[in-house]
Amino acid sequence: MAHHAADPNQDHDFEVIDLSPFFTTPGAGDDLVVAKEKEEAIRRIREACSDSGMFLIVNHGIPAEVLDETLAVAREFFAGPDEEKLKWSPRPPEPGAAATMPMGYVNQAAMEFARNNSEVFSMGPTGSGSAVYPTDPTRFREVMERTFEYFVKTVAPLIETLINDALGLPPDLLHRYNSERQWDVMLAYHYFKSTESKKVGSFPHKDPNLFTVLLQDDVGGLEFLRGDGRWIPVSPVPHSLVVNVGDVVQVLSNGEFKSVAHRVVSPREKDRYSLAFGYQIGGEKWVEPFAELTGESEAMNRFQGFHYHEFLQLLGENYKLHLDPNDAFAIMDVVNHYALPASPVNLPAATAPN
Ligand SMILES: O=C(O)CCC(=O)C(=O)O
Ligand SMILES: [Fe+2]
Repeated sequence: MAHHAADPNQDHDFEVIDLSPFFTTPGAGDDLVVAKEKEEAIRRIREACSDSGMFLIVNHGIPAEVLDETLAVAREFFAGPDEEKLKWSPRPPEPGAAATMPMGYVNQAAMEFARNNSEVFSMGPTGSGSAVYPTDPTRFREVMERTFEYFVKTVAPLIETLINDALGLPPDLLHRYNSERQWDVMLAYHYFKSTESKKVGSFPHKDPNLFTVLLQDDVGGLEFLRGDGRWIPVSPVPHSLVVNVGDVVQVLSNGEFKSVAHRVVSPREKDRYSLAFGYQIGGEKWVEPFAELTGESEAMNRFQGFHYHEFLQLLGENYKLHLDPNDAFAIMDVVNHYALPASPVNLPAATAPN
């Protein structure tokens, strides 16, 4: 299915989009060629998002050394003794801080919800200053904050623009919609290797946010549900990032773009390390299909509107109801709670940007 992989000799079952045209200075080369390349990249992103909600990006603006060092530092931290790691367990938020995800180290084995299969260090919110980071390795904080900044300032705004344009929305609409964003989150994961008797990983889920950007190491194990209903392994592409479209984009796009179901099935040979950057929206934000895509016709809406925090609460309650990981499919489509019976036949197709 994929055509123009970063490595032309290798074919993938997913799109690998080269973002270098978006970093080209106007006038530095053939602007017409660059414009064509951009258009083609956006067309392929639209295809991937309409089918599964997942695509890979290369030449995305984060230097390869930065990515390598980030995973190396995470690996070093997770290699430490549990007593040391537990010192960095989540702390209650500081008074006055915006409600966010708990920061710090969580050994999933210790959680009620656990499958005893991974540990995670969670970072965010953006610019809160209340973060407590491990001191061993000493460069942990510096390296993680630098990567976080790349995600916040370079990668995520570009993806936001590309999704906007792939939907054929007026320029910057998604960016303006999301201008009150208060925080993002970054998670460093360590998945233990699977054994003969026990599969390790994460159960299938969709991300609730706008989108998630993943950095995975060369071990593999990530899988996504393609439009044809098959689980497709995301074989590692060096220095690429994986983009997972989330529930909010699915609703804003009136179902035009999919929130991608994905899971991790850790291989048996090796532990797996990954990093997830979640691009959020404000909790108070009202989420409903963009009128630009429904022609302001109520009848065209596939989703009724909701406040983002209500949806998160519903999601949380649903997780508690379905503690058995085999129930994953029951918790995956919580957004369908807001689905309306609009006829897809009447939906205007997302148009290509000129
Ligand atoms: O570790 C991964 O590759 C996936 C992580 C993930 O799905 C998430 O953080 O939502
Ligand atoms: Fe996820």
